[in-house]
Amino acid sequence: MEKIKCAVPESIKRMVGESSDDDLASTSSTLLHCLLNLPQFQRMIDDLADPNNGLCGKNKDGALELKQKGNRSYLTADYNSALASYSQALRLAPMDALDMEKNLVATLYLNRASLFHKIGFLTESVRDCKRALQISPTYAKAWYRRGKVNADLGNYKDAVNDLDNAKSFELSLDGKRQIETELNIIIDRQKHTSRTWVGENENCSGHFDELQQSKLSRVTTPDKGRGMASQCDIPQASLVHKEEPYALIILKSCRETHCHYCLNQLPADPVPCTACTIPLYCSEHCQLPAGGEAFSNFQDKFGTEGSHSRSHEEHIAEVNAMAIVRIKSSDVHDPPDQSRKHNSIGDALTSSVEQVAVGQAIYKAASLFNHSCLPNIHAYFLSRSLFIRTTEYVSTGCPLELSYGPQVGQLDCKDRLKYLEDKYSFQCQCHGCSQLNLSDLVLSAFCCVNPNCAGIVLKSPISNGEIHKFKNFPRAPAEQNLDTHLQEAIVSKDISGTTLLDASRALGILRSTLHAYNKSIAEAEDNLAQALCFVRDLQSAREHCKASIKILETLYDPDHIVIGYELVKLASIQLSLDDPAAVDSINHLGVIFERYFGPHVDSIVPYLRCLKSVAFQ
Ligand SMILES: C[S@@+](CC[C@H](N)C(=O)[O-])C[C@H]1O[C@@H](n2cnc3c(N)ncnc32)[C@H](O)[C@@H]1O
Repeated sequence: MEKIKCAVPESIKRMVGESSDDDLASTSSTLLHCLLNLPQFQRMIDDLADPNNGLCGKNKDGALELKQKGNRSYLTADYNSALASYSQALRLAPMDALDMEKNLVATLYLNRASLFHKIGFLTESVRDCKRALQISPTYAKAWYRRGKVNADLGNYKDAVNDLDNAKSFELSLDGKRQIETELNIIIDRQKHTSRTWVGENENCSGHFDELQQSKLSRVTTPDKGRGMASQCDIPQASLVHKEEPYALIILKSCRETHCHYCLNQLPADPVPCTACTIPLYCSEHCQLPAGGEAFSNFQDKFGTEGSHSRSHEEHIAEVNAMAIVRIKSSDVHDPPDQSRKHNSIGDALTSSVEQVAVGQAIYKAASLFNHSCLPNIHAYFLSRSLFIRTTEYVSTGCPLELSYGPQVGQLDCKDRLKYLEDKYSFQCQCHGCSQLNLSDLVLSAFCCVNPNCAGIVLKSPISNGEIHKFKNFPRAPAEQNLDTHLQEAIVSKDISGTTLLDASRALGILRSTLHAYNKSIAEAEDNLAQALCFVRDLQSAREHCKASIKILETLYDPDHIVIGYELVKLASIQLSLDDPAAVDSINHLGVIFERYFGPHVDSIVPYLRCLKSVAFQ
């Protein structure tokens, strides 16, 4: 790499270094053009892509070893380990490697398909057979396996077709006879049923509802520069923008668990990149647009294709990266378990939802939306697509602004300003920061020394006196530690009676010194609720959860998404207690989630459907 850098003329390096927003695209193109003409650069690309010199991570011996390991595990019925070995072998196997005169990758897909068939993952099994057949179209065993699985799926027409193919490609007479027998059985089964095959359910499809993009216009304001505004009145929960990323990168922590193209969680039968061992995809639907080769034409092209260079016409000087997040639900007691999650939420389980980042992406048009600490639009992601929806009624001409992070209710004004200044280098000019609001007043306020006064003590000479008093409170240092202790105990899932007692005492101290709507009280209530769930004191947990929600409803708007997340927790506790109030909580959180996600709510928060099915059964 250093040698390549040295080979780039100083004039080009200087030109790129001194580029302005306006000429970055053309200077980058000049650099790329120069690199493509360097033999050292071409050699490096060839080396990286050459399966034989190992730079791409492909390793035939390693793949064969893993295949044997998978076969042994299969024979001893250790199916999890067999699945892991076959999947790992698929990552290592070079596309053109042979194993006993058969393509190794095709054989591995077939082995994994047989395993999926055995454990009842029929759709995955069909998909792996299909992958094997794309590589080796005359692979009799793959046709045979797919025929058998299709028959088990009730897809008899395709099953018969598959077995016919298997028979014609099978070389041995015994084999042909066995397939014939199987065919007759399936034809017989077909006569007794009328079920039809409904097709594969690929992981990455999304449905789009009505888009109101035409209702937006670009405006410029002296405070915030360019931004987006509504051209007409737009109802709450309307989709106003949707966009595919210009560029996207998966987070390191998600590389083994999420698809490198759509960023959805990987299915049981991921496909690896055909050229190297790093990316994993849900299916060919993601692998191909990510720049992968189709199996069917891979061998023709292998080694002969140069590097693909994308058009650098469009420049990205105006864009900012956005974190792509997913909503994840987690059971309080154990790691999430599919069957439990869907069947027995009410069975003394408590659950919460959290947002986890899975990638970073650049959306060119969306980068024109400005920030507000009181946003009126909400951005979310389905696969890699960005969606923006109004969270309230927006009248004509009103700016459409989302939150870049901090919001009213979450941090007070000074902390929001600091956050935006530190992270994005601008002084926020939104109306949440320029107009007085109750939340900013009470969020970190103290209570009055007079127990009958509900007033707010602010940072003034009086409040300074209170702060001083608070700092010198006999229990104050211990109380702060207690909250940390409780959080540590929750993380380690080791909650003793003493920890709980200490936490209750700390909450009492907070309640007697802080303003009733101070955010710290809501956090302490929420932590205590979570800890009490662990020790199965669900009645007390429910009360603390409600107390936390009451404060948050004042700090935010009662239909804010933050309340929705808290209501998931409350509803699952109420369901566990057979509390009929669960229905109201679920109805309320349904309203909130629809406000933020519209008809996509079920795809984004599948957990809501589970809660509803338990509550309304
Ligand atoms: C993603 S861009 C938004 C589009 C930008 N206004 C433009 O003209 O290209 C983010 C930048 O817009 C400006 N901006 C966005 N929201 C703002 C706000 N609430 N107050 C002040 N400036 C803001 C800041 O300069 C910020 O760095």
